[in-house]
Amino acid sequence: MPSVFAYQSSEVDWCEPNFQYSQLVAEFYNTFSNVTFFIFGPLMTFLMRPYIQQRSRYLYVLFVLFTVTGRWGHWDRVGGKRDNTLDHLPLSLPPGLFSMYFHMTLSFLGQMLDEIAILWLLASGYSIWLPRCYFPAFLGQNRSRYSSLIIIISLVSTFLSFLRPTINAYALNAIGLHIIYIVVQEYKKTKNKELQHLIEVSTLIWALAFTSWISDRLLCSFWQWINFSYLHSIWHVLISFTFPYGMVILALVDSAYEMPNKTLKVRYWPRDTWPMGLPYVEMGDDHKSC
Ligand SMILES: CCCCCCCC/C=C\CCCCCCCC(=O)N[C@@H](CO)[C@H](O)/C=C/CCCCCCCCCCCCC
Ligand SMILES: [Ca+2]
Ligand SMILES: [Zn+2]
Repeated sequence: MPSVFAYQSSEVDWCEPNFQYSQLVAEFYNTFSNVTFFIFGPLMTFLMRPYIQQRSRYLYVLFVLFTVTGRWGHWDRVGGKRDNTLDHLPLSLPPGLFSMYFHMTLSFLGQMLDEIAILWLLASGYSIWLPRCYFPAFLGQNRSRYSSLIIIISLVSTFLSFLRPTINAYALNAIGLHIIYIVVQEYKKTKNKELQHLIEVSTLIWALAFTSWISDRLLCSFWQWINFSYLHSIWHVLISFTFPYGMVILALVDSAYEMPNKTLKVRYWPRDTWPMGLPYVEMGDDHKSC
């Protein structure tokens, strides 16, 4: 049995031809198309810092899970000494970095690191942001009991992910589908036109991303026949855009339930006036209830 570190030890192999440009990088475009994760993660962490500090510092875990946390890991030697600047942060390296390692090596370890990081990214988002009205009835809308349940489910799922690795990504995409279901329910409830617009755009982006992902997995022979086997790289770029949109949408939905007397303003980086921009939220002035 090959080592879990060995190149191509994963049962999963994406459509892009292997080792086209280098003997060290199995899937060149699938590896380097993860770069957008390293842009959006730190940028969103910086832009949404005031909101994070008001809502919950645990959100840093979610942003860190999404973002690269250093040069190929913060344990790198920097200038000959250990770089421990990030040791105090609850770190598990993020999907973007692990996805790069996975596509570079197509190793079993790379696949499991990638998929487990995504699982805990989604779990942290669920535990912080899922509106209480969607909690299972037996929890009585108690968020700390719900978060404990999420942690238990995530620990069991982490163990189960080693049993049938080839279905992990399908299961994670099913969770993504549930997130879309939640935001569509909120779309129907809200009168906030800006929130509705954000949900329309992010749902379209997610649908295009998922279509790319599933096509790469199931229709590879067709794409290789027409010599276009880069749909998974397109998935990386599109799904990374759902992160800023998803954060803003969930922050707006959450604040309506959890911080009703606070106003969140949607801003667009780098300029509100630009036709295309990255959404983020700013804390508005508090509503003083008289
Ligand atoms: C109420 C719940 C709140 C949860 C909020 C979480 C929002 C997360 C947003 C984006 C997550 C991006 C994760 C990307 C993974 C990148 C690594 C990757 O591509 N891995 C592949 C192999 O390289 C692997 O095959 C992918 C597996 C499937 C990942 C499924 C991710 C689901 C993302 C759901 C996004 C919903 C966005 C909703 C917008 C309103
Ligand atoms: Ca391949
Ligand atoms: Zn990938």
